Amino acid sequence: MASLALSATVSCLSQPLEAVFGKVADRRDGCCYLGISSMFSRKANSSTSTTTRELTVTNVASPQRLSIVPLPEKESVVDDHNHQRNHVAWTSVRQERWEGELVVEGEIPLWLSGTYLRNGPGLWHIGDYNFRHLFDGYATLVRLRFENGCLIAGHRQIESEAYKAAKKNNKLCYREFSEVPKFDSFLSYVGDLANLFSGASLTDNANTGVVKLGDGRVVCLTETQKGSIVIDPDTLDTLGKFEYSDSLGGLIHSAHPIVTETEFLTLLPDLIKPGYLVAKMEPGTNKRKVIGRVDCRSGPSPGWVHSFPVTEHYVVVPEMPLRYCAQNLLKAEPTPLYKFNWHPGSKAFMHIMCKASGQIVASVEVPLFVTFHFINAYEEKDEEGRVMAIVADCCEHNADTTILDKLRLQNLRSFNGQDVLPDARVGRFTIPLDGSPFGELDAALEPDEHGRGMDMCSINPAYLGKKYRYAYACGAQRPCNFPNTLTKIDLVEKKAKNWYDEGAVPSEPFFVARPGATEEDDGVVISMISEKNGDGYALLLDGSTFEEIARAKFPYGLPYGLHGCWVPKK
Ligand SMILES: CC(=O)/C=C/C=C(C)/C=C/C1=C(C)CCCC1(C)C
Ligand SMILES: CC(/C=C/C=O)=C\C=C\C=O
Ligand SMILES: [Fe+2]
Repeated sequence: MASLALSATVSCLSQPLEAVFGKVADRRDGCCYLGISSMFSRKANSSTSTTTRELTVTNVASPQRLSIVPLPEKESVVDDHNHQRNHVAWTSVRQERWEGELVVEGEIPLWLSGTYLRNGPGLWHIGDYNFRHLFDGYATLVRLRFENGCLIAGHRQIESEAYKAAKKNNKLCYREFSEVPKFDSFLSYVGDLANLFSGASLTDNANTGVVKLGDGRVVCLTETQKGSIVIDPDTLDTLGKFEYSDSLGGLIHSAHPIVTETEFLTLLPDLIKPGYLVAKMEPGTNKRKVIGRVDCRSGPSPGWVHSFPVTEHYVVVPEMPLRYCAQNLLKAEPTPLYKFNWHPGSKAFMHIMCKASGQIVASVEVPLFVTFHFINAYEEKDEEGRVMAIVADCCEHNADTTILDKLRLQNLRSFNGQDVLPDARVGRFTIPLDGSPFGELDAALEPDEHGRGMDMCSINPAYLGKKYRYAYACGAQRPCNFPNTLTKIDLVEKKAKNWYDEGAVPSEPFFVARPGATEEDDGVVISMISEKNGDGYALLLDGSTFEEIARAKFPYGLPYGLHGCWVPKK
């Protein structure tokens, strides 16, 4: 395991103290006080050349331009049974927004200039009502702005209709991942079903990811199309809905489109005539155009497509036997697999569509699989440069759907030292393009290399769709109930380097390449850590050595978050 060596305490705080550290205190008068004096006590290491300024300010008043809005207090941060605090990763954020400069320990490379945004479900209750599932929480956007070796951080709740309505009415008003609003009467239930078909009752809680489009707009996303929300990456303001101006219809889409400077590709599952539309959208437009369609090979409905991979010339459309389930969509109470169902008899397939023509060039049966996240894919060529196969890698849960249940908040909050995280691996699909009917699925490396935990991945974006060597993800140091390491996977050497901080929950390691880099792993990896003592910090690892290069403590504990993006400084 990599060491946690700390080298320096660096602060670039400008005067006056416009950026303010907000310590959320246990006050019930609707205010939070700000106190920083005792929070950053580690001293600079004199062997480093960075400048250090101690913070001396206490009880700083909230600056005018920030309204710090406390969220409803929740007694349930204390566990009913053993009166221990829940891990901060699974505890609702305590205030609507915050912004301030963080003291940096170590050194942020000067080339790292821009904003890292991370989205995720950070508020899991409304009034006295606790949500069930990790994916139900209202979206909390966290921001790390890096400039000249300094770090300004902040977070803000996304002002979705679902979030605003819940706050106003003090109750759940839209259907979330597992939560359904309570109905006062049978009539209102029937009304809600009608709204389900029109999409009106579905959530727009954009809590899954955040992407920067080629035209610069920054959009937060979830699995419902209406949950595409444009935000300002500097202020974290919610600017409004991202309205798709086409007539493709449908209510849901893949939560992870493929987004580059020039490309936006998405998958729209068709629940009526089971299949998927593959669509693209040009930068500067809101109009998706269909590239092609894949009909499902089997099953009553399409498989869940949380994400999908692409190569340089092809879109890979996975058909997972964990399929959307119309009956479960209609139910008011959650089922074991929520809106999905496991259909092993329907088999699993991978389809390859040509980006340029929309033609399906391969459609093969593969071993059963369960994945949320594809890592990358590429074209395997022979000596003459002919594409022989498509290789597609994913975080694969050994064809076991129990991971969905393990992500229930009750399970996440009740860790008692037992090793309950189901095994996962880097699943590597090999999909032949020679007309063979079957593809292969194997572990790309021995899963013990990363503790048999595997999810929340990123790569160097310059290698998207290309042959690549390194993936960054969360693995496991067992016993655990959730992926608790950051791991760098070397797919050539079939080795992993792991970072671990006892009791901490790290979020997706996000790779940012050094401008001008020629090596694939020349860059930094950003993650945000929720600590077992209730604190939280931003962490920077060297992309190559995977050693810590800097960390910066937040003045409050961080709730877990899902996916991020990088917005370079203009
Ligand atoms: C946070 C995350 O990774 C996934 C969130 C998924 C959501 C919010 C799914 C919502 C859905 C509905 C509210 C009804 C229709 C089906 C489905 C897309 C699963
Ligand atoms: C956090 C997660 C899976 C962890 C499994 O080990 C999945 C998140 C999915 C949505 O983005
Ligand atoms: Fe995801």
